[in-house]
Amino acid sequence: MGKRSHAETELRPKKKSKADKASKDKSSKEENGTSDSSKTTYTQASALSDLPQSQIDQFLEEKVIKITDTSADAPGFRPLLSFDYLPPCNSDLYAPLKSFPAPTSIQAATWPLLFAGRDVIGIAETGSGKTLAFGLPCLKKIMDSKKSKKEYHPTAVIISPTRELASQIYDQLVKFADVAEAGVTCIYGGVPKDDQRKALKTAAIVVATPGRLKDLQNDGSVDLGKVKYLVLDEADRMLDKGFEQDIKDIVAPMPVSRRQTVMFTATWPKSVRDLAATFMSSPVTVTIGGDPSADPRANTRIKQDVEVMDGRDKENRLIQLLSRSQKGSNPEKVLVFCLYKKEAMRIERLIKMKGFKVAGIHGDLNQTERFRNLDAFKSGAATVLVATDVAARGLDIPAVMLVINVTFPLTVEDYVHRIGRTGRAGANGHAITMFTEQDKNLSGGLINVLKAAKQDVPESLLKFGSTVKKKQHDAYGAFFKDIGTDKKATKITFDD
Ligand SMILES: Nc1ncnc2c1ncn2[C@@H]1O[C@H](COP(=O)(O)OP(=O)(O)OP(=O)(O)O)[C@@H](O)[C@H]1O
Repeated sequence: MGKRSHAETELRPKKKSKADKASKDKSSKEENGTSDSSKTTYTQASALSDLPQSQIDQFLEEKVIKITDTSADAPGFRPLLSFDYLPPCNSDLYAPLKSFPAPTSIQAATWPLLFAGRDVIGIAETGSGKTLAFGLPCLKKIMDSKKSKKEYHPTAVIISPTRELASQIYDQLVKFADVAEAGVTCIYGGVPKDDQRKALKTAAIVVATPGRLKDLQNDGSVDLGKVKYLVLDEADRMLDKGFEQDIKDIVAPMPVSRRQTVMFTATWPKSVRDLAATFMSSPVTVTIGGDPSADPRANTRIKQDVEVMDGRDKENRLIQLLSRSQKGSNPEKVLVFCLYKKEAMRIERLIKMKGFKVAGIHGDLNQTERFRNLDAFKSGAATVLVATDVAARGLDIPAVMLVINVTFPLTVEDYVHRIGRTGRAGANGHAITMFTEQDKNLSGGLINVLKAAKQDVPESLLKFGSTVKKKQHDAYGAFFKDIGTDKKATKITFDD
């Protein structure tokens, strides 16, 4: 972990801050009927304003929350320490939150800013509740804008890199959407377009993968000109070379001045930050758990073991690990990552041959198979899932006890996301990574990730060297490799 000091909190919300004054001004305008109700307003709860500053400071320090606001008139909103401090809402929008004890750190720190209409970059560990961090303000914004006469479709667009993740975000939002009377739809490739076209006519919120959304935009099935809330989930992935142009095309009809732009991720490499700035207007950056300029940070509740080995020993070791975790009447859920589709298929066959209940997910399967196999793993019908990096980001699968990396990913950011499929929502997790000499150019980055999470660094890994190689924007995120195991071909395909 980075140094946990008070100094990390650059924006220290003050008691009775400018925020209180600003929100009071806004509320008096509303009372006078001069405010456009479709505009976002945020009034900090008076009970939150009344808390002693020491309690706020302690929260920010304990949770290692850093808020960097570069705008000249930065309002000092206090983090929402409890759901009780959420802004008032006419209906029961917040009811589904009852299953949670309190907002997570990223929710507590970003919600006031998002309710207030600010552009936000939110960086927090895997499994820390980022979906609702951007999702709840989105729903509230839609509800509030309903008070205005005109309703536009869509008003909010949430873009995600994979179909499964888009579908999962949709599932989370739908729980709130009835109350918000906000139609939500999910748009992704690999399935027919007609139903999607129909749904787009009434949906206020569109969750989408970029390729299909762009297709439907190009053929006139959707007009994004009235979008007021744009989210890039897994933002560093959305800004890498594979998606950059799609994103630029999608946002072209929604000027930055008329939309709120929100980016969330667990990893925020320097290579994407300048590009991110071009999509945003005076964004506030909220980081949980340490300096965003440092190496990517893994969730500290995940025990990370790295085993340096000869590539030829991988399969035996994998079967040994699975035999241990799959024995008995209650086998553990294990996610096995490979880098290449062909490799994933081979490993899946091997695991099946050994008699384990296994399913696979990778880009060569059709969408029905991908969803079916993921569901089998979620339900426990399969207790081992072999995946490529299509499953590395965002997927929230309950009770994954162990992640095994058979082949190291192309970047340490991908490593952090892969292992983040375990240890979610406050649980502990375990990751075992097979590392060979072929992966040595990533040893420095991996060593830093291990050290930052206070994990043991094996001597055998140290011997590959601890220098971190500079990342190229082009190389970052080349994650779906449509090639065999020889690591030579480089055809890259992304989800649409
Ligand atoms: N306030 C909360 N308290 C406890 N659990 C929560 C809270 N908010 C969300 N969760 C749960 O935490 C889990 C992880 O949330 P989510 O999938 O949003 O994580 P994430 O930060 O987006 O992870 P990733 O970086 O891997 O995409 C989900 O099962 C979600 O329901």
